[in-house]
Amino acid sequence: MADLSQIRERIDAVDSQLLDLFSQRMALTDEVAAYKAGRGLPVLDRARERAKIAEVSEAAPEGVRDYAVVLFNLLMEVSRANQSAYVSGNADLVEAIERARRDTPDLFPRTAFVACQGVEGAYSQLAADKLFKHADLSFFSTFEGVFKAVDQGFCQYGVLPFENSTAGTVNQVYDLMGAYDFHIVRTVRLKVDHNLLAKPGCTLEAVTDIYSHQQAIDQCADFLASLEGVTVHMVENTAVAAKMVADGDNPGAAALGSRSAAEVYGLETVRRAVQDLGGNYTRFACISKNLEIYPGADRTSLSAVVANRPGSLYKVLARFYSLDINLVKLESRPLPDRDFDYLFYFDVDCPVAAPEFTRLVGSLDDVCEEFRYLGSYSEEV
Ligand SMILES: O=C(O)C(=O)C[C@]1(C(=O)O)C=C[C@@H](O)C=C1
Repeated sequence: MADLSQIRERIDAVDSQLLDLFSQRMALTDEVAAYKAGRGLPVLDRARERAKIAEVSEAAPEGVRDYAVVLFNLLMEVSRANQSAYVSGNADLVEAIERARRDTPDLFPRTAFVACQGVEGAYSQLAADKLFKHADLSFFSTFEGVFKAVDQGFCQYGVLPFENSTAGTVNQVYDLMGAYDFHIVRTVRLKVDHNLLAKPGCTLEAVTDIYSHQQAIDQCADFLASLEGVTVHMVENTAVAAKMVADGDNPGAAALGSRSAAEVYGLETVRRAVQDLGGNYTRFACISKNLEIYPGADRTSLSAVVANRPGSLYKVLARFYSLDINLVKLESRPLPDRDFDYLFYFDVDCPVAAPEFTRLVGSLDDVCEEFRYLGSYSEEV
């Protein structure tokens, strides 16, 4: 039997032929691209791809049939990525993005009408204060209220939490993203300390009821489990919880919330930073109805529905890979009224000025059933 180095030499010889053939194939796809660009034809030709895969599947020896199909799908994938440099699809979107880059001012607004969920003292308010120097805030009791306020032009911007480093994704916000038209114009990361807040004079031992938002309750699970004889109540927002404690007449009531909520509602901090993990961060998105792309935007959010069959999500991921674009977040939410079809959310790292960005947005239609561009932005940390 040949030893490993001899087998590898033969593999190297085959690889060198493969590389040569691959380069020839890619050069031919350049010719196809020039042909298509001249005639306004799309890069993707599903019928040709289907026929090619059927032919490969027929011709391949049985032992490598499935692998050959994967390989030829990948070859056509990189061929399409290559062609997208010459033939940009989705011209309207590419143009809208270029227009937004031209028309958006250099500086993020210092002041604006901003919608937040909750009441004064909510973490969304702290996020808005970090984003804008002087935000003119309107509070809405639900996340949907924030989306509506932006959609109907009542507020220019809305600030919404979408991810926490301990409790994970805010599903409610992601589900509303699928239902409203909006753009993400910036994100902000906020260190969140949950404090146990109660009326002046109340001690930890005297606490009987704790109110807070589900996410804060999740993030303080260990602390809450360590307390005996305390009932935990879920309310729509941490600041709402603080207000309830302040306005109510239960001397054993306490809230998990921010120090600014304590200040706003005249409460005292019974225990500081009671979240399970010291480094607890929440990310907030600043949304607007108009597409605004500020200088320095290096992250993009997209959503897509892909076919419910093998390989369809892989094809989207392969598109990122073939353009050397890093995927930083992937989220999936079931689509309402569909039998477990999913809406996928992708956040990718890619400066909006990079040529591969235009190639990406110009070519994603090929690999998705539906695709939405949610915006390009930078994150304030
Ligand atoms: O034949 C074409 O039209 C091509 O663009 C080439 C090619 C391929 O790589 O084989 C790539 C993309 C099309 O979807 C179909 C086939």
